[in-house]
Formats: sequence, structure tokens, C-alpha cells
Amino acid sequence: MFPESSTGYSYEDCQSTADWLLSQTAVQPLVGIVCGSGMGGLADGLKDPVAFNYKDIPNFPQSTVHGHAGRLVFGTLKGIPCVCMQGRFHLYEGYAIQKITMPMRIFKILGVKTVILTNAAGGLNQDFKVGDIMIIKDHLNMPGFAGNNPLTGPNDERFGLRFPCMSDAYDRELQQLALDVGSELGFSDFLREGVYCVLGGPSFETIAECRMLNKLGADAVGMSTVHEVIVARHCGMRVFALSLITNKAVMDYDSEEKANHEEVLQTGKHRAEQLERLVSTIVARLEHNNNYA
Ligand SMILES: O=P(O)(O)O[C@@H]1C[C@H](O)[C@@H](CO)O1
Ligand code: HPA
Repeated sequence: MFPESSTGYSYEDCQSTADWLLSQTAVQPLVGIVCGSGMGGLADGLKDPVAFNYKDIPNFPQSTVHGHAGRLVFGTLKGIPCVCMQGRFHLYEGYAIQKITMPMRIFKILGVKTVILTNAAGGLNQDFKVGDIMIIKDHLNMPGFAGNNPLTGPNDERFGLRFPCMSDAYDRELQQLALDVGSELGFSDFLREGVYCVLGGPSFETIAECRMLNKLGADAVGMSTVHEVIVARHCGMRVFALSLITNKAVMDYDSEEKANHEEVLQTGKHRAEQLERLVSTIVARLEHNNNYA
């Protein structure tokens, strides 16, 4: 059941995209950041930015979702060279799973060591509130259960092993660093840890689905990140990921609440400043410990 070659990119395709980018900017990024829905402001914090519209980058897919600008921004965050995706790709946009994850391989070839991913997610854990930031400690890959995994197809050993381990997908030292930084910044009241579950979207979940996912151990549900994490880990980058709980998943038939994308973007705006401080302080600490970057 291997995909046709048109669904993915070869090592040489990724190399030529990375070479093109490196020929246009002097920044050699050590950290790659992916902005979730409504969190594109993370990229605005980069100093001396050099930005490329996705449409101008050879081989790059295009962003089609409101709240995902579709720009790749290079620059420095607290002195650390970074590259930031202001907009990511989702399965529901109709791209093959190998395409939506291709930027992780570009990051790797560019020299990125640590990837920081953010997303908007619905809170399943009843203790979570809208506006909480959840440090992802593990995931449930629902499309993966159905055979839709970004590593499906021939394996190129130049990227990584045929059967990569995922029990250490989310770097534990970076999770601890985030907790420490969050506490120093006074964010402990809204900083949580939990398991993120990815679904294909674009429809939001039914009540029965939310109840089921919560029983299975998921604390938050969304439509991204996990595929990128798998590809980033496959090629040996360290991964740290955060969910912003933008809405409470509806778990009760008496509830009047309805999940909607506008609420997701609104919550992103409310927490934007704290999210940016958390991420930039984590990045700054990577500098002080070469194990992190
Ligand atoms: O890119 P993320 O995962 O932050 O986007 C979430 C999932 C859907 O794309 C959208 C739903 O509002 O936000
Ligand atoms: N479900 C799925 N994806 C989401 C949600 C949600 O409730 N909120 C933000 N992204």
C-alpha cells in the first residue's frame, strides 16, 4: 500500500529546497518553530527577519487555512538562529501526509536540532480551562491507527530508520525546562501537561467521540502536530510541543457550546503574548545548554 511517488518528496527534492533557502539567507537555524492556528505572532518576535511566502519556495505546499499566514521566517530569537513556519499544513487541506510533514525534513537539512511545535486544541480533560497551555508529553495518532502515517512508503535511510521509536518522542528535559520557565514567568496557574490526540478534521468531534477520546487517555484533541513530530523524530531532531486549549471539547448533551474556528483564533489572540514569552524564554535557555540546541 505504498503511496505513489507524487505524494512525497525525495531526499534530493528536500535538499534542493533547503539549498535554495540557504542561498537566500545568512541565518543557519538551530531551532525550528511551527505556529499553530492564530499563533503566527510567534514569528513576529524574530529579530532581523528574512521571510519567504510559501508560494515562492520551490516544492513547498501552500497554506489554505485562515489563521495560517503561509510564510517561512528566518531570524534570531534571543540571539539563537531560528526558522519559523507561520502557518502549517493539515491533512484536511487535501495534502498527502508526506507533503504536510515535508518542512520537517527541510528543517533537518537546514541544520535544525530542536523543533518547537504549537497548536490550538480542544480540552478534553475536565480540569483544563480555555486559555490553558498544555505541554504535550505524549500523543494518540488516530490517523496512524488507520494506516495513515507520514513514514508510509519506501524508507530513505538518509533521513532515518525504517522503524523509529516513539516512546521518547517528546523530549523530557525540554518538558522540565518548560515547567521551570513557566513557573519563573508566573504561568504555573495555566500551564498543564497532557496527551494530545490527532484526528483528521476538518469537522470537529461529536460528543460521543470526545467522551471516547477522553476515556482513551487524551487530554486535548486537535488536527495537527503528531505527523510533524513523527517525521522530526525519524530524522533525529529533538521535539517539544505545546497545545493552547482554545475551547472546551463538548462532552455533555445538555451543553449549548459549539466548537468553532473563530473561537479558536480569538483564544490564540488572548494568550499570544504569554505564549510568545514562554517559547522565546525556552529558546533562550537552549543557548545555555548545548544539549538542548
Ligand atoms: O494548526 P492547528 O493544529 O493549531 O489548527 C487547529 C486545528 C484546525 O486546523 C483548526 C481548528 O480551529 O485549529
Ligand atoms: N477539536 C479539534 N481541533 C481543534 C479543536 C477541537 O476542539 N480546537 C482547536 N483545534
